[in-house]
Amino acid sequence: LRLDKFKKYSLTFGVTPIEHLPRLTAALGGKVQIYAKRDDCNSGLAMGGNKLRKLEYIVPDAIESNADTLVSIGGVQSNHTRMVAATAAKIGMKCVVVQESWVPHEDAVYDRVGNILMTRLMGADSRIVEDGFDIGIRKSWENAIQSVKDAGGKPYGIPAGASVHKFGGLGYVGFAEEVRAQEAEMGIKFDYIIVCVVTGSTQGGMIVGFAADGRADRVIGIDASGTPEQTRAQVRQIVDNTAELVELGRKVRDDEIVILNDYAYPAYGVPSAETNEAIRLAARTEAMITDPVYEGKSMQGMIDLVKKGYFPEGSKVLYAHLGGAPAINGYSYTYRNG
Ligand SMILES: Cc1ncc(COP(=O)(O)O)c(CNC2(C(=O)O)CC2)c1O
Repeated sequence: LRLDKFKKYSLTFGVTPIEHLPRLTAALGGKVQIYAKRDDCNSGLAMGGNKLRKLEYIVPDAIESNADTLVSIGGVQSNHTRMVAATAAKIGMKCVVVQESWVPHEDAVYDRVGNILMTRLMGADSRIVEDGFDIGIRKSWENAIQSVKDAGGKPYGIPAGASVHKFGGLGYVGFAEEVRAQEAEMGIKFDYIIVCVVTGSTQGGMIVGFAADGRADRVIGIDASGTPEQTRAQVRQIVDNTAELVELGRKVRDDEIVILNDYAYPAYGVPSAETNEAIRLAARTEAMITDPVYEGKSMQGMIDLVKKGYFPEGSKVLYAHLGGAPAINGYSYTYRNG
């Protein structure tokens, strides 16, 4: 795939480790081998995560545009806005982030800890607004971009999750290339990849990347948006755009885009009892921390799929850990008893 055509600005430590999870594998019956690729441990920038892999292909465009301010958007506990703030600090730009009120929260400290604490610490202008959850292009974001112009600055806009950005899918095409190289070294091949999907360019990039060796439909997206139609439409658009950019050479079929909608309940950012059980199981068997918004739901989905026999016996399943742990600080009440 022609990733080499695109400039990349290093924001991560490079190849992320793939590790076998023997105790989680055993806890789930031992018939399916569970592995994890640790994109949550991918960088020294403000605790890292999946958005940095995307931003590595976006930063060159931002620098070339002579911008002086990165402008993005997410929920109050957005991991994405934390990573945009980190990127701005690292490359010497200013940062404005809109934090929409995506989650009906019960913690008194929800808007002061975790992601937004670090975002503020890194000097970003973090603006909390009342608008609710939506993965699309938002007026609040467009207003923030305009406000930078009105103040004489040169903004570079990055949409939610860096997903509908023209280069938003490239990072996770690279993820697939990286996995293929690691499979060759390890002498194994993964039968399925499990990934949390919300704004869509993580799974979208993976689908294009794995389409190169016939595994597009083995990238199992676990929706955490709670708006599955909108998320699926966005993944479709990102897959088509990204396939074009890297010259995949064919159209990805609708049936090759696999997104399961059974685990996002009760709502975006609100964990179910099953989500919390999944978070506890991963924490207690592998000391692997997942969060109630994103990874906890993909962990819940993977656990349920193993229990339901979705994966044939002997399958090797690769869990993509994309980050998100900082947000658990906004759920201290939920986990007050462990
Ligand atoms: C830890 C973690 N895991 C998975 C995802 C889903 O990725 P996509 O948005 O690319 O589908 C996010 C996204 N987070 C958003 C954010 O604002 O943090 C873009 C929604 C994530 O942070």
